[in-house]
Amino acid sequence: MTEDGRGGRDDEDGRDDGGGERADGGCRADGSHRPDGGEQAGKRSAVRSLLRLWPYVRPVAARLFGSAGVAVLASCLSLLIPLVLKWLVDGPVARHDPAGVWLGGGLVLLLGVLEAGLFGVRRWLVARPMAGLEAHLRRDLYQRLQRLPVAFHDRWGSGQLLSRGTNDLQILRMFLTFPLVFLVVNSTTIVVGFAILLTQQWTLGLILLVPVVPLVVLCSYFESRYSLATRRAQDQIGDLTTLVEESVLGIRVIKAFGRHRSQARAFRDQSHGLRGTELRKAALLGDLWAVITGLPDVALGAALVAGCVQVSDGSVSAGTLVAFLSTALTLRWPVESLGWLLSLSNEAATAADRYFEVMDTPEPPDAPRQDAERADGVERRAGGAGTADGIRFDGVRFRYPDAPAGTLDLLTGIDLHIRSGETMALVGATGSGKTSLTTLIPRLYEVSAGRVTLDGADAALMPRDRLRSLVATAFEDPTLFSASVRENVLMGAPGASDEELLRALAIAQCGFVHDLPDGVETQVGEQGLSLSGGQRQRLALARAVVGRPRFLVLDDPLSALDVHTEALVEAALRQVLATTTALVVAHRPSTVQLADRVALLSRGRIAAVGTHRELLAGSAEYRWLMSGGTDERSAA
Ligand SMILES: Nc1ncnc2c1ncn2[C@@H]1O[C@H](COP(=O)(O)OP(=O)(O)OP(=O)(O)O)[C@@H](O)[C@H]1O
Repeated sequence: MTEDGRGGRDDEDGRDDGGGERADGGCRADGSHRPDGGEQAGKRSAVRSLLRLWPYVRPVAARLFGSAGVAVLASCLSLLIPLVLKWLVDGPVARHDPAGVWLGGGLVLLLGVLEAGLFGVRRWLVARPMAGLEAHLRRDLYQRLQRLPVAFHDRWGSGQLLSRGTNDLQILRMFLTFPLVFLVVNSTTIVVGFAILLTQQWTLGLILLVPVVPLVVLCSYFESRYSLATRRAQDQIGDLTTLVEESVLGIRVIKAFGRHRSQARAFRDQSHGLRGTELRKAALLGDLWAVITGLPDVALGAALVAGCVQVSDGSVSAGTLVAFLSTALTLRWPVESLGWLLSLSNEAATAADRYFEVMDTPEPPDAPRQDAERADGVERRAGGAGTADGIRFDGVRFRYPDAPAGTLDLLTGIDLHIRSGETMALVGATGSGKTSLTTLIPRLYEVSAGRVTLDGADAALMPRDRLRSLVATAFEDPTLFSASVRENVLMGAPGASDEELLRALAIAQCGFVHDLPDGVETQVGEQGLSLSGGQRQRLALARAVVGRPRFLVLDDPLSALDVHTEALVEAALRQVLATTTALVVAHRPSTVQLADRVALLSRGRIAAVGTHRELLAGSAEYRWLMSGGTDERSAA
């Protein structure tokens, strides 16, 4: 049974019914949707990875170093306590002097309070700057993601990007706040502590130093294995995030097809994998911890025995042995914590690697603004270019950057002229490349060869923001954002007046907006899912036309509308299309009727251009498409 009580396509014992679809729950479990950093993790230097954070750390370095200084001071104060104990045992206690014992006790208490106070100051010094640093890293990552091309987002799983912007950045902030400082503090404490031990009783001090060499060797062995496991775990978190995100966004499909069990199973498998990696990390950490605590404890036992022998033969005072052992015990935590701090540093180095993998992805070059302003001379607004040339495709070839090697170009030589003020319909079989062709106009993808010109200006030489202020697009999939209707529509023309907004809503037949609880201020919810498909499509259309763009690209803009609304939208759209140059992807004769001429896309080329009537008369493929054919093989 499904959770809503009906029999579903996932059977009772949770086995997949076969369906043959994505048993991995929609996430490519092989990790092909993100660069595999596992190999590099073994080779890279953790220190070098972490040093790359310096530009972000520099502005808060004074506070960071200050907090480390305060923590070193606090830690050194704790090392004074054994010296007070030595004085207490050899002096007031030996002399049976109660006033001296009270004084010694008071001193120890004072040192303890000072130490706690200094650690409080350390935290105060770093808390705020580190939160700012994390925000800075996150802002830069977000800006980079916005600037990277669509092809980059095609390659990367959204969960991978999400986990880098959340989990990894948290790890980095925590590392800079705590482990980094305590690596410095504890190392300093260990050095100072050993100096005190050696001056107190050098023979016993040397016994404690014996495990240092095996510890260093074991730590470096551990470091390389742990970094591999860490990288794997952080990548698995990214995959898991992708799966959760897809499940939430696709919840309607999952429920409608009763796929919740297989989805839950995919989630369980992936979280099981992550659990395995975390257990592997814990086992490695456990081994290291056993060595890091065991070897010094054996050395401490040996020093204790040797110390007792020295006290019994009178070569060392009881107070010196007490002070020596207290100092050695004070050093226990700094030594033991090293394993844990090293593991956190390793996780931070991996997080830094993952962060910079995105930040290092080169942005496509953009044309210098001043050249473009001079060169293109294109009017921004509709109806503004009297002698303009419209849109031209000259010998345009295109293949997706992530297309498998050896596949043929999708577009193999497009020559098409959409005259200024003209509306051209683009017709072709499913998968023939219509949407791909339209994305080349606002340069969501770059042409592989040839060029696209807008009123004679090469689109490739225009800065993207200028180009995109000239070209407005309504996509086949009308994406809306978690914002008000007004904000969603005005994305197409920030700063447009209320009049313009209402005009665009009227053209797109968005009268329903006025019946929403807060009118144009109504929040449309995540992805606009609170609206119907047709309503979303109309809002996307309003967004495209609100800025009266010079060039308009509409990808099957009326597909989700009922015939009556379609007729109303068409009538209003005609007014807009009359004042702009437009390319409209069309699947139905009713949409084709909006256009002055029609271009037929077939086998990567424009096979025919003419009026609807001319193509009906002259092209068998066009006739077949307009009669409702959808099979791409037959069309090709
Ligand atoms: N991001 C991408 N990476 C690689 N290949 C892609 C990508 N997007 C689309 N394709 C492929 O390009 C081909 C053309 O897709 P496109 O969406 O342009 O066709 P279309 O003519 O608009 O189809 P439809 O009429 O169904 O909307 C398809 O084979 C598709 O699999």
